[in-house]
Amino acid sequence: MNDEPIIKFDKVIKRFGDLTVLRELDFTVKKGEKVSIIGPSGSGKSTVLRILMTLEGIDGGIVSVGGEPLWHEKGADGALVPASEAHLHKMRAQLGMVFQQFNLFPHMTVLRNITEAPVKVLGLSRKEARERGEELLELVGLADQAGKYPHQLSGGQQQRVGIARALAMRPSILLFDEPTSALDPELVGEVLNVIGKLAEEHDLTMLLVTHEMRFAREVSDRVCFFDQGRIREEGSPEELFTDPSEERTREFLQAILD
Ligand SMILES: Nc1ncnc2c1ncn2[C@@H]1O[C@H](COP(=O)(O)OP(=O)(O)OP(=O)(O)O)[C@@H](O)[C@H]1O
Repeated sequence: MNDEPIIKFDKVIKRFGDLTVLRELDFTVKKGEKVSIIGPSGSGKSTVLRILMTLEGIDGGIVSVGGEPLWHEKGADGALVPASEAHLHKMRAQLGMVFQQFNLFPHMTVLRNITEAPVKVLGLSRKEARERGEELLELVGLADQAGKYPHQLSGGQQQRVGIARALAMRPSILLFDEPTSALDPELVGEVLNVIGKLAEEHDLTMLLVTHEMRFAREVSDRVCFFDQGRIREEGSPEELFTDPSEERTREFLQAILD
């Protein structure tokens, strides 16, 4: 891991109508870092991920990925101008996202769900995409399920396909939006194991919104506690979970861990 921030939110404001969801948020993630975002419902956690995926715009501040502003690009005179579609496309290509609802294509096999985007978007040959898909299925422990259809898999298996699908686009940053919250409790472990295994891969930057405190503690280099659209407190899992300095963090952890 080096010190270069790969993700940077600089005084970012996000509103939905009258509701201000991000209030001059300052937030950075270094290359290769594994960061968990925790916090109460409505504090803006998922919005951060959705902005990075350019699924939402912003109302103020600057978001940069890999040192380049996401919503703006540098014009001929070096000043920031609104981003072109081509710029947004280039920026989006660095990011993969694993959603709460896995949303696999029901009419495609597991393997096809993983290979479709690399063929269509990256222009890989079917053969290359299949080889990559098979490697990824191996990684998520589903090598023997390639020919099945999503409805033939458990929710945990479907989410593991969702992870393989995100990785198939070779992102340098992987975002997880509560990846286990749609799962029955007995299926959570297998998905967390796969994410834990990915976290051991040092090049991949991971940003994880989660309600699984034990998991945040085990896989993260850093945990950020969001409250009302800002980071109220951040630190190593050790610091944050065993000795939070803010009363709000303490209350939140107490309520959730009880
Ligand atoms: N598209 C939208 N239109 C209007 N309001 C929205 C929209 N998306 C999110 N919000 C509101 O913004 C606030 C922050 O939402 P966000 O999903 O980021 O919270 P969160 O911290 O991830 O919460 P949770 O833990 O419940 O998922 C919430 O009050 C939500 O209702």
